[in-house]
Amino acid sequence: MAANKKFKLLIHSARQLVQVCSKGEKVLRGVDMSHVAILESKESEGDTLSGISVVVDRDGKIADIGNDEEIIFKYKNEVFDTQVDASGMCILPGFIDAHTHPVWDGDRVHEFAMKLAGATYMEVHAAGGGIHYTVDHTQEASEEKLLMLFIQRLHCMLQAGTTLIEAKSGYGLDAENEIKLLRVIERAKFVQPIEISSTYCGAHAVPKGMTSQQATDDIISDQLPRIKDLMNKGSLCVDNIDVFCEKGVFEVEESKKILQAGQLLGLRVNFHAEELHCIHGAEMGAKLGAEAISHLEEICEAGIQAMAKAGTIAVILPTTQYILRLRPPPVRQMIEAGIPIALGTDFNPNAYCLSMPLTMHLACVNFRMSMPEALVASTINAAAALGKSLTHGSIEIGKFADMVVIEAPRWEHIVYQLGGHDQLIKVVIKHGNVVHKRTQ
Ligand SMILES: N=CN[C@@H](CCC(=O)O)C(=O)O
Ligand SMILES: [Zn+2]
Repeated sequence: MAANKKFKLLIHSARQLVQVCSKGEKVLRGVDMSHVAILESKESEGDTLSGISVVVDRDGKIADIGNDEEIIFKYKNEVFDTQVDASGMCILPGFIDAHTHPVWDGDRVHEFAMKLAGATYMEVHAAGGGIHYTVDHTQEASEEKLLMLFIQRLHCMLQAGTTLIEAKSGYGLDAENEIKLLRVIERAKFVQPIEISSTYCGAHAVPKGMTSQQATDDIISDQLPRIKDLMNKGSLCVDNIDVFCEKGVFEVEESKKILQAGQLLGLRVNFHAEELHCIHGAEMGAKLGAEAISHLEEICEAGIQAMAKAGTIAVILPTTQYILRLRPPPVRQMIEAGIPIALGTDFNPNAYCLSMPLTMHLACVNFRMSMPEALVASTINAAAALGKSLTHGSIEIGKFADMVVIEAPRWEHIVYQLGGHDQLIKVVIKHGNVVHKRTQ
């Protein structure tokens, strides 16, 4: 009875359904980060387990959640396009990667060796390597090549359970090349399933031959107006503005000017600060009403208090701290102060990691986050960092059906099994469509 098909998907028989939150919470802070809402299967008659079911409507939204018997009874006359048998498995929200630099050519495997031998990030950068090396190769690369590379990376992210990312430009550094990268992000939205929140990061490094003041002027008077023009014409949709606010890159006053210019164009403020030095970018961001600030390894107490008061989300990047052997960001103090924590892979040529399960693992071991805190930071709080927690980041009726089904008896295996997500993730669902299925 095809005409009767009101529903896209039924997943049934799950052992655990990890909703993360269940009361429409938009963000979780403090102790609320340490509990995730879970529906567990129950023993029914005899030895059989009554699992958990999720029903997805034609718009790709969650229509219903309940135990199998309840759902079978309520929907006995309905037909579903697809059914997924999740017997013995756990369902989690799709992971949200709140910070990535995914559009570039020119990897830096040679610099990894230099860093292992003792060179610091800023030494490599000041010698013309680092971001500059990738900028040279990215400027040379065609839009088609960059799109192809980006799609391959998105495919790997999807297999690791990611269904929504923040994606930055930032390896173009002039108007033409930054727009090329933003166009690549725009085109990728339509040819693969991962949703993308697009970030203009023209202030990622000071271009060779320019001062930071000249680069700031170029961004404000040339790059941003051209981007706005393309947004007005409908050919680009950019959501956020970012700056690498760091000693020797863009100082606090320059960063502030750029971020304010972006705010005037309606962009959300979401930027890098206090990674290598405490220059009080966090306080500046809090004053601007930044939605999110990333890194924060060197944040001071005043910065923590300012972010907590402003409600700014801290986007923590465990891979970068690990690779560069930086001081761990004070995540426990931030949680205690009431700052909502989100996590991101920070995928870039310095930190080549596309996996949120690995990111969660590092956050737990190195920053002393609990597994529920890491999951909250990779789902509802990451959605909040992108302004999307009304529709994403938890498994609740009315939200988009973005889900990961893992072949394990408890959800914590996705964090515990270091690097094992390929074997664990059975199915990835985006807007109710099965977009990845492990075949063996
Ligand atoms: N710190 C600035 N930006 C990136 C690194 C970019 C690169 O090294 O290519 C980050 O967030 O880690
Ligand atoms: Zn970054």
